[in-house]
Amino acid sequence: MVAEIAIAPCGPITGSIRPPGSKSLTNRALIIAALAKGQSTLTGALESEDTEVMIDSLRRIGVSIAHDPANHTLTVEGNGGKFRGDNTEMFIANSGTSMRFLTALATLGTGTFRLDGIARMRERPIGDLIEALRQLGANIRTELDNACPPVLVDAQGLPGGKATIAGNISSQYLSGLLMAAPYASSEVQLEVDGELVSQPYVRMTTQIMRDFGVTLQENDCRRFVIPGGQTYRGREYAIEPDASAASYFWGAAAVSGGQVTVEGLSRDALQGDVGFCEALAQMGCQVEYQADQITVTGGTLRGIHIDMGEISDTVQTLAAVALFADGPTTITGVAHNRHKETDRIGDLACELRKLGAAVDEREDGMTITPGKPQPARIETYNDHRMAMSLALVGLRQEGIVILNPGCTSKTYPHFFEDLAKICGS
Ligand SMILES: O=C(O)C1=C[C@@H](OP(=O)(O)O)[C@@H](O)[C@H](O)C1
Ligand SMILES: C=C(OP(=O)(O)O)C(=O)O
Repeated sequence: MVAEIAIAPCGPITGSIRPPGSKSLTNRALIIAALAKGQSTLTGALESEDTEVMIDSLRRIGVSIAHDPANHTLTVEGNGGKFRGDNTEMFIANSGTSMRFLTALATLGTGTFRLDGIARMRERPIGDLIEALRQLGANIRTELDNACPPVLVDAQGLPGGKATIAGNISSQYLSGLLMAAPYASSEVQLEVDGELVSQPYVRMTTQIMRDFGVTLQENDCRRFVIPGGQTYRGREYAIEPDASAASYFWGAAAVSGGQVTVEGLSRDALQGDVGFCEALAQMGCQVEYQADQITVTGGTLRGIHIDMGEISDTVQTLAAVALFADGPTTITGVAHNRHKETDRIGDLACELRKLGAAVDEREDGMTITPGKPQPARIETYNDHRMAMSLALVGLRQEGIVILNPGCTSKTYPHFFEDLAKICGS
């Protein structure tokens, strides 16, 4: 990949696109299909670094996965939870979903497993998940005793029982526990302690678990009871296009004053990030929901006040749009964004200032007061979303250069090609 990419301003963008498959659904479906009895065929799957590390790790613990890239299809032979480890290494790069879901899965097997990633992954917390798995009887610890990866698991199946889990740093801990729980020897009761961020991802988890044939009780995303000794059943499963990736194209309509249709998503999508369209509607865009597509039409943009705790992966997209609004935008409820691929509050504020905005940074968000947009060389901090979101500014402002654009390979390797196509260049 090139070291940098200059974005060419264009007029109002009109077009339609089907983004690649959802990262969150692909990685959940892979975990569940690996545990299942029988074969699963996952269609519309994402092919990117985050799914490659998941596939590679599952293969290392004995799961057979065939990949047909031309048809975006993965065929998984479930092994019923019979994983064996012998100091088995899983290298997870910087995929939060893979790290948290595979940590929980590894406790179901027998033998020893070690999960590690790149330097940033070694700074991303996992202590609350380790603590909850210990409450369920797992023998698990972090190698450096710092509540961050590498993670060491010495597994002999997961006994089960009661656990409380903190939900203020990441919902991925709870999702990982939930997906593993049906394979515990006895019933698992989970209770969320305090605030739960990113709730729509937990609802996605319980839905896909049911879709693969297990039962569980849930009470308002706070308490869960999952009978032990259950089995997922292999099946065909169609994965929705990625709604967080879609936000860049809806955002492009807003920034350029054009009209963009994203195919394969609807208001009822499993992914909460379709809620980004409502944020754009508040800012003055028109949104049309149909059975299998959502169209955003740009309009005069106004600043808004919004809690983005449920749609935190779209904060950077909204920030790019906010630069073209007629007043300040305040984003709250996303303190957990400081623990993602980079500090998505502090580092985002820094790049927005380069683009001419005044930014008042707070612990859980920021107020963005747009100024006169400026040409800028944008640092991406190895964060795919920094690259994809701030590229939108270049559709309207001359002289925007995105550094290290290859970082989009985490979830969207062909992002810049797709953006160029929809811009008609
Ligand atoms: O469960 C998931 O698939 C995800 C949950 C969210 O993380 P947090 O729960 O850490 O906010 C989100 O940011 C991430 O991209 C995917
Ligand atoms: C936060 C993200 O990913 P993850 O936590 O899965 O690494 C993301 O894709 O924006």
